[in-house]
Amino acid sequence: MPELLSVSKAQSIILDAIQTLATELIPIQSARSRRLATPIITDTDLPPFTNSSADGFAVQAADTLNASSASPVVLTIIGDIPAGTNPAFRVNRGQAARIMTGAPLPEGADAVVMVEATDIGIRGLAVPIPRQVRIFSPILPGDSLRPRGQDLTAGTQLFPAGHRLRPPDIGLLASLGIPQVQVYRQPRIALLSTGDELLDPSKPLQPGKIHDANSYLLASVLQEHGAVITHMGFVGDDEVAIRESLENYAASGIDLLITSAGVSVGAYDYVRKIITEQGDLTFWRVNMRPGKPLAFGRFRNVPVIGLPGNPVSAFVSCLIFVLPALNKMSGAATWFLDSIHAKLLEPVESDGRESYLRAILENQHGNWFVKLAGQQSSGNLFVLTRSNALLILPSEVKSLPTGAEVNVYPLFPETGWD
Ligand SMILES: Nc1nc2c(c(=O)[nH]1)N[C@H]1C(S)=C(S)[C@@H](COP(=O)(O)OP(=O)(O)OC[C@H]3O[C@@H](n4cnc5c(N)ncnc54)[C@H](O)[C@@H]3O)O[C@H]1N2
Ligand code: MOO
Repeated sequence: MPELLSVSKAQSIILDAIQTLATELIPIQSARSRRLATPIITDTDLPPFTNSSADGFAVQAADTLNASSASPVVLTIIGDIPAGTNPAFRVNRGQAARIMTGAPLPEGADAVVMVEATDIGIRGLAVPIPRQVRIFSPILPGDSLRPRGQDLTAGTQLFPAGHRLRPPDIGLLASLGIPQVQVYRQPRIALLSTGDELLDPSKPLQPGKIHDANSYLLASVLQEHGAVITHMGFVGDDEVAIRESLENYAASGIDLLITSAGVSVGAYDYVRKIITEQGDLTFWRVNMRPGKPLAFGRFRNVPVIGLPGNPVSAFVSCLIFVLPALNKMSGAATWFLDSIHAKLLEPVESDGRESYLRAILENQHGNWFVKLAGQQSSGNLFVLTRSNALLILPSEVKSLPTGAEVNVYPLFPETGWD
């Protein structure tokens, strides 16, 4: 058998053939999970002006120094500052202005007394403002204030180019008065599963048939990483039907074609033949397990990645080859999955191909440990759902003992947004 391509070589061939997509200007309400095309640097402070963090009275703190319940300080109320107004007066010694949460601090004042520490609170805020307020406890300069620039100062870089926008980011952009952002276009990907044995999940099982899992598995991975799935479905092992579907997809303005199954050496594996006839088959087969029968090339000028049919192989190959391509197309700064080091809790074996074993990663007292999640057959989707990591055995390594250090790709991080 000819020497198989290494995983890293196959990744670099694919990435060299993939272009980063164009950018577009979109409203921030549609920008969740989109990647910024340019860094964002604020020209505004946040908060933009010093404001009150409480409903109460803006005062000079020095006036309240000797305030107590037994001997309240009495100040003259000179005005009212609802949120959204801009006070034109100054608060001098002996004076106070009623102020609402979020309203700008008037000139002269250096703190806010919460309404609960005054006699006005007892009567409520809705009543007409009296001429005087009694203050029952002392406060310090800066109390109940949110100073201008406390959160963010002008000139700060908020996000680098390539950053994937999360809900708080979108809130921040809105608060800075940035209604639109320049982002990379979303990759448009068509998915075609092949196989005479496939049935739609809505149909009852029949002898010899199985439900199409790969279309759904792959579509959800790709959508989660920012792709638009323009087509998804399956056809039988029928050369004409596969060719027709690929032609239709390729003509519809997509950025990437993904096929599942039909790339091995079976008598009905037509995908490679069709790619070769109507484009280029750049490579076929990679030195990995699962996922050896991977194909890459161009079909009518659209890059095509042919994934193996076994569901776990399709999933692993999607993470190892399709995601980096998707990340490059979408303008991400980094393209590969992040790996961490962990120690083996049990011995593991492989056949010498670079192996991606379904595994369980655990943290014990700050150190990572990993063990197999179960039976490693590449058709076993249930075991994949019980895993939270892929344990990587490099090529040529056929076994490792308990305690050996390995690289691991954590899967499905449950915490944090990206
Ligand atoms: N003689 C050889 N046979 C096989 C080899 C080999 O090197 N020599 N490689 C094996 C490996 S490894 C894999 S992986 C598979 C990949 O083959 P294909 O990509 O051509 O896929 P199929 O043979 O059509 O299907 C494999 C397996 O996956 C099931 N399948 C297919 N599509 C779906 C789907 N959409 N949803 C769920 N399951 C699917 C299919 O029923 C088969 O069980 O080839 C080995 N054979
Ligand atoms: O390479 Mo296959 O992908 O082991 O199941």
